[in-house]
Amino acid sequence: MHVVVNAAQSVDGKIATRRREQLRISGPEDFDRVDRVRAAADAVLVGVGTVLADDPHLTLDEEDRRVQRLRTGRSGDPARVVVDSTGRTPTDARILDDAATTYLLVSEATPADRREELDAAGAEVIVAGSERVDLVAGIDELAERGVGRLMVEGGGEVIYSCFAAELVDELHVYVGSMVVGGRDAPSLADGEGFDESFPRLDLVDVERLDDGLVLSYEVDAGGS
Ligand SMILES: NC(=O)C1=CN([C@@H]2O[C@H](COP(=O)(O)OP(=O)(O)OC[C@H]3O[C@@H](n4cnc5c(N)ncnc54)[C@H](OP(=O)(O)O)[C@@H]3O)[C@@H](O)[C@H]2O)C=CC1
Ligand SMILES: Nc1nc(O)c(N)c(N[C@@H]2O[C@H](COP(=O)(O)O)[C@@H](O)[C@H]2O)n1
Repeated sequence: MHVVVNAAQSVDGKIATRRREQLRISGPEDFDRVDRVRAAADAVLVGVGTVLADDPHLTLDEEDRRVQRLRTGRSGDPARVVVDSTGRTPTDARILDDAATTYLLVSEATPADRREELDAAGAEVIVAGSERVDLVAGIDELAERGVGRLMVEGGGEVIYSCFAAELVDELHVYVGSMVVGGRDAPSLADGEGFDESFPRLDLVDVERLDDGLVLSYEVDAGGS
């Protein structure tokens, strides 16, 4: 599985406000780049924190890209994936509409009746992990369903867990020219934080878009 993480952050590393409200950090040029990255992916993954905060749709904006995917025998939109241990995704979330397949990675902590409700609401529910979603096991399940390239769009908890599990191959960060502040505002990588074996990155590209920069990295195996 090839895993590409993409996010937009302020210069002080925040991806949303201290109230965990969605923030427009990038602009139209970057949203077009994000649409291109989505179009190249088999699936786009977010955590349930992002679903609850943003109610994202995670489909393609550009019809041409959808047509191009269909021409090459793929689904029009990439599949959508939510990492959600206890099935907190609302049954009326936009991500559960019929615009694309949606996989819900849950753990055994999600009661059977809740799994049935989510299934009835349009999700394909996959159990991976006992208390919390086991990302490695979940990604193996996605691979079995034909996902070879996965885009991770956030938020900070899920991005951290992807790095901690050494799943990330590429990181693309849009750095918007703004300061958000707030010790509780989500950042690009939250979670517990690393004490050692910090993931090390190779900077492979820098691009100026809108009034910010896109930094593109490949992830070094090993860390230090
Ligand atoms: N600027 C940007 O590019 C983006 C910004 N955002 C912002 O990020 C914020 C949401 O981020 P955040 O609160 O960190 O939430 P996340 O979207 O990262 O979701 C985190 C939740 O996922 C569930 N989860 C299940 N298994 C795991 C696992 N193995 N590792 C990590 N999480 C797991 C947990 O809930 P449970 O225990 O219930 O399973 C956890 O609380 C919002 O404010 C949103 O606006 C989001 C995306 C992009
Ligand atoms: N790339 C980017 N730039 C920003 O400025 C952002 N606020 C975000 N946020 C994430 O994009 C997702 C929205 O998806 P839909 O448009 O609903 O498909 C959502 O997850 C935001 O958190 N990204």
